[in-house]
Amino acid sequence: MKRKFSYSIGEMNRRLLAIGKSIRGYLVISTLSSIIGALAHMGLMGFGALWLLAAAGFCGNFALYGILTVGCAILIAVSRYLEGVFSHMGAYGILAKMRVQLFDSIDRVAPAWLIGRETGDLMNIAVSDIETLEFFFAHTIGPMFTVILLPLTTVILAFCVNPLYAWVLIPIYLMISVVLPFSALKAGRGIGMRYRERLGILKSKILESVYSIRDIQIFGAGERKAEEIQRANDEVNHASFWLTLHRQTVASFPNFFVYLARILILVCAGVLASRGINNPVGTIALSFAATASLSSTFNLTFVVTSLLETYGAAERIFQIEDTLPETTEPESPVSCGEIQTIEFRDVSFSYPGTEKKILDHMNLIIKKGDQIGIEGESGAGKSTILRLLLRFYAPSEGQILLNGIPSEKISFAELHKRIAFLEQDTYLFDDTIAANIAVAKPSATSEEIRLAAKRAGIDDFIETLPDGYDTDMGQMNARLSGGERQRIGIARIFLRNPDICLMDEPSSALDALHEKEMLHTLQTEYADKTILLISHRSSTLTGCNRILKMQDKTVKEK
Ligand SMILES: Nc1ncnc2c1ncn2[C@@H]1O[C@H](COP(=O)(O)OP(=O)(O)OP(=O)(O)O)[C@@H](O)[C@H]1O
Repeated sequence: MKRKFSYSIGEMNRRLLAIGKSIRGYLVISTLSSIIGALAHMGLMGFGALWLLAAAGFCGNFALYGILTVGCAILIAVSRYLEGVFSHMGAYGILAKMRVQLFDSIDRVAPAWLIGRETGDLMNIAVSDIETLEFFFAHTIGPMFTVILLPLTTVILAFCVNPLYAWVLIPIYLMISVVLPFSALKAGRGIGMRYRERLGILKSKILESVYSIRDIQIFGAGERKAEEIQRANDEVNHASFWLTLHRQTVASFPNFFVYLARILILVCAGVLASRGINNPVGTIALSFAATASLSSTFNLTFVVTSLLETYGAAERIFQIEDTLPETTEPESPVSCGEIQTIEFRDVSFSYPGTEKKILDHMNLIIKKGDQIGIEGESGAGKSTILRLLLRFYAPSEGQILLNGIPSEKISFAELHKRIAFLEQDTYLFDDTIAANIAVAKPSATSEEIRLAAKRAGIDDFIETLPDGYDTDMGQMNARLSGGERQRIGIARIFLRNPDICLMDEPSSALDALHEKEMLHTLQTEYADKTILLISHRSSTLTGCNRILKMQDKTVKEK
């Protein structure tokens, strides 16, 4: 199957190397160590052979070759140690940086981009794909240099012994260090990418099953879910089978050329001897050195096959980094001040990549203090109005004006300061209750947090918890009721004190009594603020002074 890739290998290498610039020092030391280690390996074999020959009386300098052989052995040990330490220190440093960068990229394109995306796959990219890049930074750059240096050294040595050896070795090196690795990479890219994608799907299914375990049990869907996971597992196994097959095939090929090189050196020695040119010492030393250099060089093919997964992972990360956000920060933002009016002027909208119009020439004016309820059939476009107001998306036609200023001219920071959004469920972080409320205002004092909790009607409940405001939500999260979680969300809003509060089905998780309480809290504590409230329940909207109905892709006053 032919696959299309978003980036060429060259492009990906350039980007990865650009990312690696910040750990240049580590990479230089680890690469130098790798080169010295590989050269020392060649030296060990070559000088070792000469040492043996000197011991047998074929050549002189027994002591010198002995010292050189032992020196090379020490150098191998030291350089391998340094290579391992510095390459990993650098690689782990860069991975930490990439995690932050990926979060920034997601932050830039979210929330529009996140709508409809698999959380598990995203987590796989953020955790596992990034870890896979460790291989590039820790195990690739050294071998790339070795693959040029070792053949070059051996070919020069071969020329010194006899040019015939060099002409025989050059095609073998070209085969092992150029033709085989590049063919392996070309043939295996799709396999690597497929493996990473399928792994993402599998992790996503597992995560989804964990999240929805309650519904799975209630509806007896365990068997079906297990089958789904098994199917995703089979797909991963299938992809990993091809990856293993590819890896084994390309790892075996270079072996053949290493043996061929040894045979050809012997053939050359025979041909030269038949012409009366005898250099047994040079031939044996070259044969050993060439074997050492070839075994280091053929490592490259193995490195390349391991890179298949790395490139698959890098492609998925770069795709996120290169995703353009639906809406961007204005170049010269204009401050709108406290929001007095909001106007939807002739707004039409279709979701990106779709034809279907959700809003069609919608007009609406909202004034400060309006408490507006929006109702309408499911899928009519109620939430879309809020998403446009929050600038998750931009209208396809028309404009949204805040105090007469087009919303695209207002910075996201100001927009988010002035407009708060409360959804069906409030996400609680693994931190204390106080910190969870203070998410809305990190500089808030404990008095401010307490006051916000009191206004939201959750203070009494918090005081009953073992550590009060310091109670850790990590352990308590599942024990809080929908209403308690929602009240923490409301406390956040009070703390932030926005001009407008948008609510999308805020009470759908609450029973009638708690819903009434929550709405009463909002409508009394927030009487002077603008509220836009979406709900299917007419009881939820009773306190609103304006009720709008979504109909025919627009809103109509009821
Ligand atoms: N990201 C998206 N891409 C494409 N279509 C979308 C997207 N999000 C929503 N839609 C579609 O847009 C339409 C309006 O969705 P919206 O969520 O605004 O409806 P709603 O009135 O709030 O529905 P509900 O009451 O069920 O929450 C629906 O048909 C929905 O399937």
